[in-house]
Amino acid sequence: MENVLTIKNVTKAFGGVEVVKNVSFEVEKGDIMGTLGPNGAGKSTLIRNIMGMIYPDKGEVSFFLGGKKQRLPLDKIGYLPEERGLYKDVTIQDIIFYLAGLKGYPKGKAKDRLSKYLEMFDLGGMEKRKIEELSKGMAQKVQFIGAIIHEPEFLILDEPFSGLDPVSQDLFREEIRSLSRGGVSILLSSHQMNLVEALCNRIFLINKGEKVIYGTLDEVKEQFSDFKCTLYGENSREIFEQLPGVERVQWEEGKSVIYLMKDTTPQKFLRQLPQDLHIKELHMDRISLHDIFVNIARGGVSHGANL
Ligand SMILES: Nc1ncnc2c1ncn2[C@@H]1O[C@H](COP(=O)(O)OP(=O)(O)OP(=O)(O)O)[C@@H](O)[C@H]1O
Repeated sequence: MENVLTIKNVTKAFGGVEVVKNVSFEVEKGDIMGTLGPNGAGKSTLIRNIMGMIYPDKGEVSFFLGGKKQRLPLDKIGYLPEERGLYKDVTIQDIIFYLAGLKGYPKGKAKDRLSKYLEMFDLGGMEKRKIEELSKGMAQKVQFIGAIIHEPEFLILDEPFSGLDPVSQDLFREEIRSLSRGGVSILLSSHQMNLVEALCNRIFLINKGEKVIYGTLDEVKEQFSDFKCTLYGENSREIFEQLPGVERVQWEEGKSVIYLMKDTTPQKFLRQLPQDLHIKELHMDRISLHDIFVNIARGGVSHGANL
């Protein structure tokens, strides 16, 4: 596969504190790479380094676009920042033409693409509406259009789904998939694990500035998705905590979620349940990306797992 972005041993410190530590990863053509991590993990700092808004203290960020290594080909990159920063007193088309112009993209083509995207995002015919008249979700759609209007080859989306209702989230998801099928490489940072799980083919998980997991979603799930048993019934937390092969128990009145250790199969766990257990309902599932994330944020996975 063709590499589009290489992050090599990037370290960044603020006031002597390293908030990104020796991070390396690659994004390939057409990848949808999910960048995950708890609050303050270093995701935005990493993105700012990639975007050339700040520079790494050590290491290198290189793009390979149009067949050659480049530092930062701004005209080929689209960026949807986490902060929503559109001017208020201008029309949708003025802001989109302005953004297209910054990238050297022809106005005629931008006009056609704008009406296509407004139509797609249920904003058909709103070219002359002012930004200040838009709802949060509508403004988010316009900002997304601004990030892709110039047909970028590389797209950075920081929390793209914030403020969107489920229908609009689906529209965005479909468009992100379609851009990726068309060869656009996408770096997507989001706290919405279900959306990351549904969209990304690879993930990069950072915690306290360090790479924790990096690999394809399938590899990550295979490696980290142990089983969990959700049991509804009036049982004490201790019953489960003392069973062999149990990593941790999440307990509330009437419901226990029992996380199994890696080498504990569902059969082994179920065989050892006490006969007098109160069971109203029982599910055995693979843990989700959300659970993997929580495990890691709690320090359950060693640093630097490369899959
Ligand atoms: N300009 C700055 N000066 C000093 N410290 C900073 C600066 N920018 C970020 N930091 C610190 O770097 C660390 C990582 O912050 P960053 O914004 O990259 O995290 P994040 O993973 O994007 O978090 P969130 O999910 O909350 O947006 C934090 O401890 C933050 O306080």
